[in-house]
Amino acid sequence: MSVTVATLGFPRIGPRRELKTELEQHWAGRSDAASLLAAAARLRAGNWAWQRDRGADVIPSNDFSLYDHVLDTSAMVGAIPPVYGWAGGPIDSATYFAMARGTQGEAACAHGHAAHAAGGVPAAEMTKWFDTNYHYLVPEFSADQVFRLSSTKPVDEYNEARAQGIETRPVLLGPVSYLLLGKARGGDFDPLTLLPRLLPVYVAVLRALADAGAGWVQIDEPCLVLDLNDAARAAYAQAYAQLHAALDGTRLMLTTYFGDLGDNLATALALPVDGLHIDLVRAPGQLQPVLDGARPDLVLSLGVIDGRNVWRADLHAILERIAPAVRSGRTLQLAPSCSLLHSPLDLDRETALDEDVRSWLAFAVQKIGELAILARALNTGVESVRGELDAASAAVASRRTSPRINSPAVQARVAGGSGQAGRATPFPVRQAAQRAMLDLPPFPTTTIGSFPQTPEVRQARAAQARGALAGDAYEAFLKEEIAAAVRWQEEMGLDVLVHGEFERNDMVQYFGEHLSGFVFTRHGWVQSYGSRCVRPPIIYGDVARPEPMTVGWWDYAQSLTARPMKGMLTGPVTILNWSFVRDDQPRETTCRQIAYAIRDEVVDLERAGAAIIQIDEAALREGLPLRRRDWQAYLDWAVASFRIASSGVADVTQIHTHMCYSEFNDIIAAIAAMDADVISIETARSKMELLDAFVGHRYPAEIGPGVYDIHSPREPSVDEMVALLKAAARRLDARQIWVNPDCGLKTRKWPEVWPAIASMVAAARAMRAG
Ligand SMILES: Nc1nc2c(c(=O)[nH]1)N[C@@H](CNc1ccc(C(=O)N[C@@H](CCC(=O)N[C@@H](CCC(=O)N[C@@H](CCC(=O)O)C(=O)O)C(=O)O)C(=O)O)cc1)CN2
Ligand code: MET
Ligand SMILES: [Zn+2]
Repeated sequence: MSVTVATLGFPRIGPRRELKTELEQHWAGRSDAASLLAAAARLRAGNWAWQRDRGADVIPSNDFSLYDHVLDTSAMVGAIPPVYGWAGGPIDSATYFAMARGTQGEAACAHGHAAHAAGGVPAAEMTKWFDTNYHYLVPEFSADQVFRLSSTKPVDEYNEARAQGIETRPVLLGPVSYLLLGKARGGDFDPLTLLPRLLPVYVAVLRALADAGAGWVQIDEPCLVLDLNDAARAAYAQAYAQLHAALDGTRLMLTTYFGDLGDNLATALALPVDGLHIDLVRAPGQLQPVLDGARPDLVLSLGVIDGRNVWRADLHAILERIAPAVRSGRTLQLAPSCSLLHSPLDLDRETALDEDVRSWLAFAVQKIGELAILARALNTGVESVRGELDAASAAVASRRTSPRINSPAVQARVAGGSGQAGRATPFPVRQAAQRAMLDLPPFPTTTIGSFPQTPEVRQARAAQARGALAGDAYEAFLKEEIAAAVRWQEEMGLDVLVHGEFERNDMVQYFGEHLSGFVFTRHGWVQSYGSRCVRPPIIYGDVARPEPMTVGWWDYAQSLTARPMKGMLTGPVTILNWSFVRDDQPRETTCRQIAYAIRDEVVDLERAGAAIIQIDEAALREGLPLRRRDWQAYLDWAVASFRIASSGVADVTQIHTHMCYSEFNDIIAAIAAMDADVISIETARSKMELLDAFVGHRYPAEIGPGVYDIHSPREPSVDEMVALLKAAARRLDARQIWVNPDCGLKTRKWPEVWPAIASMVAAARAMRAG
């Protein structure tokens, strides 16, 4: 039996972010649903052809999505919350996008409730997909939830590929993971109790796929790599027994990824499925236990090529590692560790990349090529691909030994470990010094950093990048933007100002572009949510900061005002978690290197006169390992890195940090250990409930609980914000409280920002007046 190559999923956005363009055209009312769907079909056709041509034997369908595959699953099973007014029948694109993005409605109701606006509905909640920077729309269930088959998408896309001459293996998000990723409206029941009602819909979909001719279906159950309780394990057994009983002929490839099956291994191996995919990049150690425990006829899909990173693989080493599986005589597939959704698309387009670095990389289409070489080695002998295998190993060796990745000075500094002990004095001492120095009113007002990234700002940057706008003209343009932003902040009466981050394409990419040890792609976009993408920097070598990155912009902004201008930096943990990271040393070491680079910038900002410096750690929580037993080790080095970055300054210099999308209860001790003087957090939507963690822990420092939900275009009223501040003041000492939005304002428009900030300042003044 020959070894085959499978892909579990492919990037959706297209080589030129066509999906982004088409979606945004459609949302702006400049194209109709039919032309959007036609463009999506062209992208799918291209993706299938690409995978076939690079050597994939088992090609997925239904991995494409117009917005998100979890939302697609909700549409498939008809889990549409009543607020969207869905009347049954196939789900139309207006309902689908209303769930994805909310709708504006014609006018807000008298009370300002978004949901009451005529026709306006809020978007479904969005959250992180496991430990990636991809976000999914959280399914929301009612206790009397009814599920019914409401979409033919899986079958349609299977048929579409077939019409193109490509036989595919349709992908579904499995029923147990789907329920586990969702939440109960009102929070008063366990979504898993809905499983018996959900399964008939899955049976119907699987039957429809079988009728269409699909021999195999890929069913994703990534929750099998999480800490599960007995009820969840029982749900797996129940779900797959029932699907198995109902199926006749269709075979299931159960896919797990992002980690080790660990204590769920026995559960997974007992399921009556025909194949099992395991992640051997994150968890190489699980190969042997799986070989030992799996039924002899279970097809094994070995996730040997890293779907979460960009490095070319050492193919000889992989062949050695999977030799026991080959010797076992089982039917094998070779696959990426997870869907290629999280990988940039095509390295061939990166013609401007440094040649050395380029030879070390593989993006989605190159990864399929790597799998094809491995399969040939197994099917026709190592000699038949000797040249390719040797070249791969040589590329890996060249990266490991390149003088370009090594900086003895940086390594020595990290080994020295200075700075992790943190600030010289405890918080109360610093607080007194800072209060005397800054002389701020109670309930001081500020913003999180970025102001709207208008089309003009983006176009100026793009023009500068392609040489159509001279460097000094670009700088002059940015200074104009900063000056205007400083003027209106003063007019609004904000107490602590920001320069607006107009010079930054992205809060991580910008810093990577100024640090050594990083490289950048031109086209290496990865979907973050919907039409929003990021180009994660690639960290290939030791990290250092050759020269100041932000001091010039800060200095200019401060020169325009007598009020304190915040220095604005991204923290080491966030830079790490939103980059592709070298895999030849522990992430912890790379993080500490970044921490020293940021420390240098912090010290330079202080020297230039900054009294307040904000170090954002937006991604600290998402880097949390998927298994609880691994949390503490991560938090220890993450906190140590923040302390290194932030502790090079005097007592009077006030260090702020910012975190968004965070659930703080379970990591509050680590947040306290970061020892920032002020933390701003997202709380507007949760009505200050998030603050309870800080209260319970007697968090000593100052807190800016966000009072303005910047993810919504709706303008908050003064009363609403006063009510939120009063809720905060019931929980905290009034002198602990700062007044700010939930997050940066880069995705908002100026006409939304002006009135919202004016109201926010008015709310702070009302609080001061008592
Ligand atoms: N890295 C990262 N991860 C994050 C966040 C974040 O801010 N950064 N925030 C959270 C939510 N995620 C988000 C992710 C992306 C965007 C976002 O707005 N992305 C932009 C791209 C940002 C960017 O890099 N912009 C560049 C490039 C812009 C661009 O598309 N330029 C055009 C031409 C410019 C034009 O004519 O408009 C081109 O190069 O072709 C710039 O501003 O310079 C987008 O998809 O549109 C927002 C939130 C969580 N994860
Ligand atoms: C995603 S956190 C964003 C923090 C950054 N300073 C900003 O305002 O955009
Ligand atoms: Zn934020």
